[in-house]
Amino acid sequence: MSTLNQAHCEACRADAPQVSDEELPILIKQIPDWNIEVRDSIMQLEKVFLFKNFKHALAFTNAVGEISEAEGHHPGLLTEWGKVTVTWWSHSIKGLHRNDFIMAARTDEVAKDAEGRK
Ligand SMILES: C[C@H](O)[C@H](O)[C@H]1CNC2=NC(N)=NC(=O)C2=N1
Repeated sequence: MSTLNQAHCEACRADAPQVSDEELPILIKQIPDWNIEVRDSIMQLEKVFLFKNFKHALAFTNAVGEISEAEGHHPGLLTEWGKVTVTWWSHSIKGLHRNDFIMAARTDEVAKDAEGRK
C-alpha cells in the first residue's frame, strides 16, 4: 500500500464508510502535526500553516486548491495575513474518510515547496 502522500482519493460516495476506531490511530500517526477537531459532531483534520505575509499565504491556498481540484476532494481553507488554516473532512459522509488523511499528507507536501513559510 502506498504511503499517504503518494496516494490518490477515491470517489466520495455517500455510502462510503467513515474511518473506523481501529484505523484512526494508525492513520493519524502518519500525519503527526494535524489535529482532530469535532464540529457539529463531524470529525475533522486541521492544521495551521504560518507564512511571512498574506501574499505567500494566498499562494499556498491556491496550491492546495490545485491538488484539491485534481483529486476532486476539497478542504476548508481560512486564509489570513501570515497564516492558512486547512481543514479536511468528507462532506458526503459527514466525517473522516481515508481521503482526508491522504489530502492532509498531500497538503504537507505542498507546504514543503511553499515559499515564505515561517
Ligand atoms: C460532486 C463532487 O465531486 C462532490 O461533491 C465532492 C466534491 N469535493 C468534496 N470534498 C470533500 N471534502 N468531501 C466531499 O464529500 C466532496 N464531494
